[in-house]
Amino acid sequence: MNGTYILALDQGTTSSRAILFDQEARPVAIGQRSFAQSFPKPGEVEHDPDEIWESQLEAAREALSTSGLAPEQIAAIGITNQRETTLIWDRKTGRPIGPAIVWQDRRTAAICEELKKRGLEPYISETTGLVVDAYFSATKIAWMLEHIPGARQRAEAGDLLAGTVDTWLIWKLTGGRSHVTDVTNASRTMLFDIGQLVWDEKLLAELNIPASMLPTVLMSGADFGKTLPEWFGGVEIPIASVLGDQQAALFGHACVEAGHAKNTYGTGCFILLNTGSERVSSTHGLLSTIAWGWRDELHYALEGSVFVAGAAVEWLKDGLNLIENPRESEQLAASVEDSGGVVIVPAFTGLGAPYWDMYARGAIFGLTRGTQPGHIARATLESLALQTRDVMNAMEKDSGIPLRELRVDGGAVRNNILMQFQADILGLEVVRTEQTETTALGAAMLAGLQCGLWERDQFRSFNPAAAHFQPEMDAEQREKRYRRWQNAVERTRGWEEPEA
Ligand SMILES: Nc1ncnc2c1ncn2[C@@H]1O[C@H](COP(=O)(O)OP(=O)(O)O)[C@@H](O)[C@H]1O
Ligand SMILES: O=P(O)(O)OC[C@H](O)CO
Repeated sequence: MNGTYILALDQGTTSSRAILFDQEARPVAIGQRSFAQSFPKPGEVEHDPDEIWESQLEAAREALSTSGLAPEQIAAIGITNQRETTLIWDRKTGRPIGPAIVWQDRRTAAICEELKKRGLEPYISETTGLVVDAYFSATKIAWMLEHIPGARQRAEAGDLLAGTVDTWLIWKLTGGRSHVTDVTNASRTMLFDIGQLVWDEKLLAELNIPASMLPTVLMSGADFGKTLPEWFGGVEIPIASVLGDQQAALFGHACVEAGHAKNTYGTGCFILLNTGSERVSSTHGLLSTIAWGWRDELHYALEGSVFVAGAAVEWLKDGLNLIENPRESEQLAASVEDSGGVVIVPAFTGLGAPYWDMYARGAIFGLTRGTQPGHIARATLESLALQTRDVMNAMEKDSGIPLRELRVDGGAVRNNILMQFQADILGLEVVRTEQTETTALGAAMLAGLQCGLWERDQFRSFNPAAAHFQPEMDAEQREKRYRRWQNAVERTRGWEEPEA
């Protein structure tokens, strides 16, 4: 190892970012490029694979040039990515056979219903830790093989490769030398046996997916290959870590031991609890997934994914025109003392964990003649925290681990009203950390560990607490508010009628 900097590539749903971290894990330069979101039909979301790659490469080069560092000074690259999003490309030409199907895309709901009809739900949950849902990669691969002309034939002849975004980026970065993924990304495909750490033959057969398409699965800190010299000034840089973005955020909070939990408040909320080396199966609507793997160690996590969080704040802005930017939601909420009895359930696209109700729809309850925009803003912010409590309650029940604190990151954690209400409604301390780019930091930390730049006991000091929010609401009030929320959620369930 020559360099002392780590380059983290963070390929997210709406933008590609690259952040350079120095030897103290401080961010020294950032590059960012957003790219097009395509919605061909209701419920469909696509990305252009070439744009994913080009935006990520440009972001990396921008970070490098802003920093003034030479490529030789980079010890390793760590990759973190939007998970589940799926691509297929030609093994020889490298050309994608179609757009990437994004994690939010619902077009494969019918394939999921079919899997359920065949009675595969218990097997899928037992093997992959997941619920049967269009969210995951498996049915997206199956759909492409069925619907893209010639795809099945080419796949069966061994000419096509499939992968999540990490696999695609590594394949491009290494000039097609590595077709690999890591255990965390594999655990989101609904094809991976998270106990045996192998692709599951039965599920591949059920979905008619040739095994030859799938990447080799490595631990999250490993040798993923070296970049082609042409990408970064003639230097070959080793790729030393890969983690799905929510797992990377967990790692970036140094939640590397059992009992540590984090919540990322972005478009959605993703709450992950490290459950240690033993897998915990959920009976309360959570996912069992892999948190990280390094050398012979593997940690599992329970995950609750909430589909609409910051997106509800966006709705205040674009849907209701109550605010001009997300920051203003705090001022508007501060214009009233409390939510005035208003409860908003932002089930705009159904409900994710722990309900998994595709047919729920959003609702506003408790309106009176005195309801003002401030109450609506406050109730919207509170809905992020209340959905988080739903998930954390399920986590405690599943894991038997009493949660002590919640570490937080993501765009919406700048909102102090939201953070205080989160502590109040959980009755738990909420810890906002110093580094806001926790996802990139997590990937960098593991890359630094893998290439020998850092030791594990340094991790906590990399991302110290910046603000603590202590619960102030009394227990009776907390439970009353929460009961009212549960009541509201019940009334939104099964609202939309399933298509005949
Ligand atoms: N001060 C704020 N208060 C409430 N929500 C906010 C605030 N700032 C940003 N957000 C919300 O956070 C989200 C952006 O967070 P980010 O972590 O960048 O999301 P993502 O990675 O999912 O794109 C947006 O949905 C935005 O509405
Ligand atoms: O890119 P993000 O931050 O919206 O995260 C997306 C998740 O990985 C989807 O599971």
